[in-house]
Amino acid sequence: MFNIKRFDVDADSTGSSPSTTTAAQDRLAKLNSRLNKNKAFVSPTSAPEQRSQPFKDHNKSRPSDTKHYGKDQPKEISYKRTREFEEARVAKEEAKRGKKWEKKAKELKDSDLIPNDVRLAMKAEAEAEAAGLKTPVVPTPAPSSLPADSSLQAEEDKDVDMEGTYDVEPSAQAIDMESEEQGLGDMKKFLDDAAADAALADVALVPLPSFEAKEISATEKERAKSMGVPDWLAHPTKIEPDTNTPIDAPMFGFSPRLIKQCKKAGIEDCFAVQTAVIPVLMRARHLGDIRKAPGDLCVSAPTGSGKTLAYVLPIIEILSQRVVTRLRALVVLPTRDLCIQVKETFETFVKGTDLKIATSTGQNSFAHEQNILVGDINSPVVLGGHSRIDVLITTPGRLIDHIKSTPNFTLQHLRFLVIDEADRLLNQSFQDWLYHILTAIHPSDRRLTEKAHHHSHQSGMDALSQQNQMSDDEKLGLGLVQIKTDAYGFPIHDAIAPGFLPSFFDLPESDVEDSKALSVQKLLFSATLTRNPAKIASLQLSDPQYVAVQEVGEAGEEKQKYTTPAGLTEHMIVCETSEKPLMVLHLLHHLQVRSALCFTKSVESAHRLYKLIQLYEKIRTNPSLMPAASTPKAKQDASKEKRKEDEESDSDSSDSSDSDSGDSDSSDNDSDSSDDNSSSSSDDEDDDDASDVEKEAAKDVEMENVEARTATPPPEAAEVSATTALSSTKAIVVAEYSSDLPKAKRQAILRAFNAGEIQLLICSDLISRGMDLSPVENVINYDSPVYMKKYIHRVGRTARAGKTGTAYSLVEMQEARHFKEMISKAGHWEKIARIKVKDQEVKDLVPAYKVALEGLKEVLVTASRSSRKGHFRGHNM
Ligand SMILES: Nc1ncnc2c1ncn2[C@@H]1O[C@H](COP(=O)(O)OP(=O)(O)OP(=O)(O)O)[C@@H](O)[C@H]1O
Repeated sequence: MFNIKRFDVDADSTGSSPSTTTAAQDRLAKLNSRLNKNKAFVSPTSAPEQRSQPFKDHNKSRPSDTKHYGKDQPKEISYKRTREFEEARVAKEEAKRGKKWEKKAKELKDSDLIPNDVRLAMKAEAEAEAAGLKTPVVPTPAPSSLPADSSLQAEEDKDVDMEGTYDVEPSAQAIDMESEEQGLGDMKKFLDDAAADAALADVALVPLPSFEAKEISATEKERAKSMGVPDWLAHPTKIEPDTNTPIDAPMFGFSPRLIKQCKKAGIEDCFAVQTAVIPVLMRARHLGDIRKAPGDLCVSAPTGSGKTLAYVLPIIEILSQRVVTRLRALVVLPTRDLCIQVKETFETFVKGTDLKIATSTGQNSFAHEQNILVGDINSPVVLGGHSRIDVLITTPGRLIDHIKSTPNFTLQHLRFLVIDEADRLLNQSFQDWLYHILTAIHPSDRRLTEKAHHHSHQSGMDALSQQNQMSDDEKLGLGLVQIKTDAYGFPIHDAIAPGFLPSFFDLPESDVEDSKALSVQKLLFSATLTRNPAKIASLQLSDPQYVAVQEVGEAGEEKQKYTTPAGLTEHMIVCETSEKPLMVLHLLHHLQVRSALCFTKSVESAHRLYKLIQLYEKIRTNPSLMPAASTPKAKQDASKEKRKEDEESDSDSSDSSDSDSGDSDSSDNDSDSSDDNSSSSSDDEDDDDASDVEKEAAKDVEMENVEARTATPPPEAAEVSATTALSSTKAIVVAEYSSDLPKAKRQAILRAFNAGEIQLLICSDLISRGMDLSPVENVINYDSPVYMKKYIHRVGRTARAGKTGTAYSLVEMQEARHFKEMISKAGHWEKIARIKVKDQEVKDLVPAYKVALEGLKEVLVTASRSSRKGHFRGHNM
């Protein structure tokens, strides 16, 4: 009973009770009477004896033993009159002097310091007013619940004062130092009212939609059992991919604000994954401090199916009811680019709330990040920590750094832990990241867990583990934990999460207070979620559910191991390794593939291909770059010369047969297209059309070198341009994207690609997962992936959000067998169409391609020479 927190329960915010006028009036009356009569809110986190015997006068002396927090000392938590209370008292006096509360309330309307009961009263008043009913008088709130001036929040933002006056949970915030006379009688009333509020909230909730879980075949069940897959994982709640639901459907319980933001962003319906996941999350809309932890969720849905919004929307909606800024949502992602992308998504939908979102990826200095996360790192450390943000989006490495080294950074208030691209992250044991997160969110198990960890990592125990194995007294002794004290030397009231209290203090057992469950809900997302029981077990999930978006066959069998987007068309081209660049040119010039992402196996491979295609395009559109020997005119001359020689030799009856077969091929080409004399693209024109990035790339020194080398002597433009079928078209703009590039350049490239200025973006697997680049119409697997998961993620960069797209995989002869096996095993072979490209089809591309290949050698040699020089210089310095 005691755990039902009235501040965390807001029936109105469900947005799903359209005609709440009567209910609102009832509740308003209830709130009014409570606010007028019941001034005593006692923190549920306080010790029982303190709740029943509040200090008579805060300024009077207190028992001298209140400073002792050691395990064997009598425990008592002291409360300071925080600045809110002080402000509240002043405000009340002002109100008494004639300044009306209503005015104050209006000023404070947007402040997040306004307590929820006052907010509720104001909301109910507005509802009653809107319904044309008599406006009830908003009561003068008790000093304890009257918020501080809204400028306080601004002050917090500016870091003017980090004295920790907001370090109480909303529910604990309302302790009233002037209400001792009310005693336990009011306590009972408070509990009843809290229960009534909770009941109201329950009424407003809409029951969970049920999805028909198709029966799993006996074989599947047997297989899962034999593999040790837990029941919940073997029996997912399945939802068919095309199950869309209007965004304002009551089952989501979204507020009008959020619905408006969604519609503004073009979201009218929730996609299948959102239809399945959002109601489950919105059902447990409390902010924490409950007896039963909300169940965890594992979600598997195809690429581009909208998994990001499936967690972003409910997190925003649930957190928007918070009063005090705390770190309540943590999103962990494998790459920096994904962090930036997810932050942008949050920012789109967070408008109209005062939630603060931040990323921590290591791209800024550590000190800068610390300041964003907790403010002044020299502020006294409080056990409840301090946060300037509500949502943190981060990569595992940087997160661990903050857990270890940022004072006041804590995960104890976490309500949501999202692990996106979960299977990728679970494969990554980097810095033992999962262990550190789980330790930071599971306080009660901490010492035990760390002991176990200590035994298994005897040699490599880190500083954090050492600290955590110390008793609080030891920590205090070493100054690792400073308890902030007031002017009297008493510890300052701290916002320790209820679930964490027992890990810091030996609190006396009480028959009123139940132990608190952790409020954190773990949410795992991926298009290829692992079902490996060991990996899943490592997450220590609580009461988990598995939701899968997938097509289900007649007999309930999964059609494919991984579901791909419905609008995706897949092809494979089997070819020789040496032919692969030519195949890319074939796709570009004969199949008109544009807006394409081309994946290679490494950064180096991406760079080489980028340079080659860039050279090819330069040569194709600028005939003067073709060496004289390969121009049609030169070839005609050579051939005339040869005929002459042959005639002469015939007359001599000699047996000479040294003709150049390469040339004869080329001659064929030349004669095929000798009428194309419209080489409209000059170098300058190319540059005009190219993006900034492309222009920059065109200035590459190596490139200039190659041009200088190949530009001898200028042949007839008309004839050279005829060497490829599309020579008169403008150069295709190609760019490379890799982790080697500086952040600013990477962002510029993505912007240019999104703006349609780059037609082919060659990249390594850095952006094969999660990245949402809307223009991608085609994916080229230049180096075919060895694992199915990688294939799924790469091809999933196209055909997103219900659109269509095409994927081409270039499969080398020697890889063909493995590729087929991999695809077949995933039940996917039928979906892939095989394309056979005949030599004849690419003939026209060959001459310029050969020249580009020669140029590439030069480029690479030059680049390697200059990098060696740089290396040498570096050593000398
Ligand atoms: N309900 C919706 N209505 C319209 N567009 C949507 C909706 N939900 C998501 N989208 C859009 O769909 C695209 C893909 O969404 P998202 O990036 O979340 O996919 P994903 O499932 O996370 O894919 P991946 O597995 O590749 O990470 C985004 O551009 C997003 O804005």
